[in-house]
Amino acid sequence: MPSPRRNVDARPLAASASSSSSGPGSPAHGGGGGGGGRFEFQSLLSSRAPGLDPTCTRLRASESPVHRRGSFPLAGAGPSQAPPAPLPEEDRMDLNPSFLGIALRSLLAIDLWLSKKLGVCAGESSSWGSMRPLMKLLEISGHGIPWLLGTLYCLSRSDSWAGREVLMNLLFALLLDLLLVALIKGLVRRRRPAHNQMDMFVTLSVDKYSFPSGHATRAALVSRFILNHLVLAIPLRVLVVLWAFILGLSRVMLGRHNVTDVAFGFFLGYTQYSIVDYCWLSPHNAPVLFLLWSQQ
Ligand SMILES: CC(C)=CCC/C(C)=C/COP(=O)(O)O
Repeated sequence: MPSPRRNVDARPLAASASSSSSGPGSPAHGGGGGGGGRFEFQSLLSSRAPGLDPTCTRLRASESPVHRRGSFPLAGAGPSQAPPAPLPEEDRMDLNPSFLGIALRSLLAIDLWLSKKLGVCAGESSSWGSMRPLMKLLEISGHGIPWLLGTLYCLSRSDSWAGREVLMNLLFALLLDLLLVALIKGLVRRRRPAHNQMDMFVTLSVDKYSFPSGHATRAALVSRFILNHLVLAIPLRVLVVLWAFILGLSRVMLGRHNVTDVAFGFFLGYTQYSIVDYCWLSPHNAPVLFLLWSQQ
């Protein structure tokens, strides 16, 4: 005489062999009492391959270790126990958020939390509010306008071809930076932190967005440019790197940016220098530009 356990275990196999139209709540689909692992497996199949043939789904499920493990709870269930109703599609999807989704959401949460903590100069009444004027001075030191005007002025005063070449490329780098940052800000449209006061010196319309930080890109780009093209004593080189780093940090302290805006800004600025270096303008590859400038 077969034991009750073997009787119950045979049911899903018989059902899957004889019926091709059983629903998601049927034992053949893992809807038997307590089959949580099976529902999860089912939702993986339904969310990843919505058009999958039901017969194929069942066959795959029966091959999986999850399916085999899921049949054990049935052993304890009596033949009269009704299977639970299938979950709505949206709920089943929620059971399986992707690893990347969870990682991104966690990173964003940490970013917001850390940025708020570091925003100690965001207002006059903030804990480091008295440092705000100093931070705003740093802000101007990395602003696009002084760098553009300064480069144009030096170009107009330069009397050597070598100097002109370096300055021409710095001008190209600054313009490329403005363009790329405006493009990414316009595409990503991440709002500035809620605790930011929008009291910045001369902004463009895209500067209401925060990703990436334009000051951080400029700091990384310009400091890499200077370190590669100016002969400086070691203490001055250290100072250039420090300036870039503190300028980036000050963006978060002022409440202008989240940490990820600045981190990506540094990365982008560093990469931009590689582009400038690759496309280096010289009297050989851009003679018209240099001739035009020398006639000014
Ligand atoms: C008007 C010009 C020529 C440049 C704008 C410079 C500026 C205001 C950039 C924004 O920087 P953050 O993204 O770091 O706030």
